[in-house]
Amino acid sequence: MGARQVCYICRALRQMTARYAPTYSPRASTGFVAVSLLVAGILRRRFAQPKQLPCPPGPKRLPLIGNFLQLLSKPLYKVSVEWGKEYGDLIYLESFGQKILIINSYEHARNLLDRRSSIYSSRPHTIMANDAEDWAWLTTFIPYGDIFKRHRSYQQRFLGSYHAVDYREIQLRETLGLLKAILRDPEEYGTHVESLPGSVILMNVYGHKVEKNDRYVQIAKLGANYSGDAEGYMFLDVFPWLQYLPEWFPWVDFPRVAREAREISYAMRYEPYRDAKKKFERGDLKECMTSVYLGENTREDGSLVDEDVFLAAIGTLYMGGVETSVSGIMTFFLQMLQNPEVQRAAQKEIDEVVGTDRLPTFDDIDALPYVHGVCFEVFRLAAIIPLIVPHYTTEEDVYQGYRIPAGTSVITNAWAMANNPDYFPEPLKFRPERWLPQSDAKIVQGPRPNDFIFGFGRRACPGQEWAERLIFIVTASILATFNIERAIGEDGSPIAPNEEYSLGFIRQLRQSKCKITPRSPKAASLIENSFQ
Ligand code: HEM
Repeated sequence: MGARQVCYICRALRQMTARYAPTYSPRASTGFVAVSLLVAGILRRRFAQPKQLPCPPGPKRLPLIGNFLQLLSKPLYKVSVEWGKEYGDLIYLESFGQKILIINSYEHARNLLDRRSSIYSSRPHTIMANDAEDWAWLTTFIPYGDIFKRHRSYQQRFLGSYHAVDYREIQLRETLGLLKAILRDPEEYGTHVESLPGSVILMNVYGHKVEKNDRYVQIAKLGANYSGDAEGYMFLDVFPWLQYLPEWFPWVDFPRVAREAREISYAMRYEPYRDAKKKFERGDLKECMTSVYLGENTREDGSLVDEDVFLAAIGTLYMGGVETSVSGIMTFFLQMLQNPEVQRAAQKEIDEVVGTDRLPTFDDIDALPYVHGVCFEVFRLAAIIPLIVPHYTTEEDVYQGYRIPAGTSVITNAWAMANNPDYFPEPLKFRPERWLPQSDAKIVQGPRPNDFIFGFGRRACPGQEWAERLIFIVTASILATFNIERAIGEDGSPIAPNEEYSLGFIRQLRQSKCKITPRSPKAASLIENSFQ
């Protein structure tokens, strides 16, 4: 029944009302009119609109705030798995009218974010992150479009191949620096690990040599925390005028948080770049992304082409590179403490393939499948960014009988995928043999962790290969040279390692109290005598 038919029914009801009203009492006629209008209203509502498909199911919403309070549940990635048991792998929520879709399964994520990437590749604009904290310059926050594509092409040039600047060389050199630092001061292994990815990326991007307590490493860590936590202030998107509240206003913290974040954002965007530019002008900048783009983009009159875009594109790499891989390497240490038999098996493979006269290199990757399996399991159990940065739909979509409205923030739950027992039987177990080519196919029925922890579609992480290589070389080099064991407490029993990940945007893990010793005097001298 269409809209025209409904109008016809209404008209008929009106005519009936008009015809019979004079013969009835005023009270009866009022009642009749009311009933008629009610019936007409119901019919209109039922048939006048073209029938809309439902959005996917999700937890019950409260008036106005919707699921706001449920979205504050910590950790949301675990709560979403519980919701998934009731509603399925697509969970639809609303917070103050904002539409949110959480995807728990790899298949749905591939179908939507990869295969329909033309409408799932933008990013939501949020008042706290984009405006109040001023992160809009980062690639991660830029909506799909021309500027975004230019960012990605500036980044791809360096991350997609080694020809522009060979980052593998820098990764090898800094990994050796890490081995030396651990040999010297094993108890502080966490501090050494924390500065490693920053050392590589800052050298790649700005030709900057990281020092102890390096300012640029510190500000990138702060930046990752502020920008990651900004989504907790979603209510500002509904009441945008609140962003102008002064800092002295009681009961609210966001004006102060926003100011601190703005200062960090400005420092990250300009400080390392301007220092590198000064060095370039003096002629003493090492070869790096900045030196290449400054060289290529300078006009004859000294002005620069596209400076704002390339400095922001490479600045995002600096931020993306500092914090994320740390969590992976710390997970490796934890897993070695918990799985001594895995450590021994990986060391055996290295001894057979690499020997004990040299350190592993990138050329060994294919010959070390078990170590490769260790890296896969590290990525899987670390689930470094458990809830992947939201994608944003630019058009309405229909999928498996559900309507996904335009303007929906789509969040994939990498943690749910990593811990799905249908993909990975006994998912909490660290089992590198899942990934051995000749292993029983039943052990793994799902995707490789590297296919989902780095995101999806046109927004997938451009630093994936960079990070995979870094984790491989660090893992293989440490296994080749050190034994990682539980420390013994004063009561004579082994000390349990720290397994508590932080609850922020990036799952961070602090170091455990443990014993790290060179595997042999030869391993120690290999480290000491290798040229960094
Ligand atoms: C283990 C380490 C890393 C993990 C787990 C990781 C994960 C991610 C994820 C999940 C996203 C969002 C993808 C999406 O929206 O679908 C992302 C975006 C991004 N990552 Fe990474 N990343 C890592 C390392 C790096 C490194 C080393 C760099 C730089 C060299 C980097 C640069 C970026 C950039 C620039 C984006 C924004 C992409 C965009 O919005 O289009 N990441 N990363």
